Amino acid sequence: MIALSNVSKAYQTIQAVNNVSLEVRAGEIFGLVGPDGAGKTTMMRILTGLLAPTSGTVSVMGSDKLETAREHIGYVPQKFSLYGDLTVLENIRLFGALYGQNKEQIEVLAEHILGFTKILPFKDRLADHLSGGMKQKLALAAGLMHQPRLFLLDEPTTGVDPVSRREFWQMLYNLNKEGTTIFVSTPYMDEAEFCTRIAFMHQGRIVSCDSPQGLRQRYPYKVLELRASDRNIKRHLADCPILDINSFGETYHLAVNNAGDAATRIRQALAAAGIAITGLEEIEPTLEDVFVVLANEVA
Ligand SMILES: Nc1ncnc2c1ncn2[C@@H]1O[C@H](COP(=O)(O)OP(=O)(O)OP(=O)(O)O)[C@@H](O)[C@H]1O
Repeated sequence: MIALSNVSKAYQTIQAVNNVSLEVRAGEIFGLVGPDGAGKTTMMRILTGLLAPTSGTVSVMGSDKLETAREHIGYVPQKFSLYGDLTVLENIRLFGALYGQNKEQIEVLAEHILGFTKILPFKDRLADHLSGGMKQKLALAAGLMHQPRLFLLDEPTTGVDPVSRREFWQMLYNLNKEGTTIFVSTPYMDEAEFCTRIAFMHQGRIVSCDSPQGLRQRYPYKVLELRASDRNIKRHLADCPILDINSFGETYHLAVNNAGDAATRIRQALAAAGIAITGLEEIEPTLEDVFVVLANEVA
């Protein structure tokens, strides 16, 4: 469906995409996952043919002529331009017309897609008056008016509340079940779990590409999840056999070689500092744990 070979893109001195090769197969939900500035948007623009790579080859749907493939590609850019002074339905009709659908097709598709994206009850609301989550659903709906076989979405859930994010992903699943291949970028590691395969992107490079389970198996350490009564625990753990400490909200994830030994030492160190432990257990590494290790390896 997508094949990139040694693709690079530089903006003056910034190497936004650095020698990327990857393949996406038909039927996948493929996630391009990485922090802000990793190069995700640049990759998306290259895939749509909006941006030419500095070097390397790009083939989409079996063609290196992206103008031809574009007929079958839906694209929802990061900053999707909806017309705020048009209603939901008017926006949808407009995109249908832009994609060359006739009037009857537009009405049938609009009804189906607005139903599918659960925004039919809001069809007469001005786009400007929608919540952030609903705006993203409308962007998705607009992209679907193209009836794409390949759907590219650039950070579609950034800034959207957790419930809307879940609903949005459910829609991507349903769409995928109906046969659409999905290529989606996201900075949220938890969303990477929903993909069939993931490419981790860091500073323009793909640091690893595999299924979520496959990536987890590459994690070379054990992870202890720690909750404590004090937020400033790092300095008390300086003498413990810990390779790395990362905070995740209220908890810490500690990379260790030997979970049992490390846990004993951590309990002793925090007890000596008068800090109560409210939770300490070994957990499966999250994809964020994996990303941190892989990104450090290439840094
Ligand atoms: N038009 C441009 N001119 C110069 N530098 C750019 C341009 N577009 C992007 N960059 C730089 O290229 C790098 C990759 O940016 P890109 O937008 O592709 O990343 P991203 O992963 O999508 O991040 P974000 O979510 O913040 O957009 C960044 O360092 C960015 O500052």
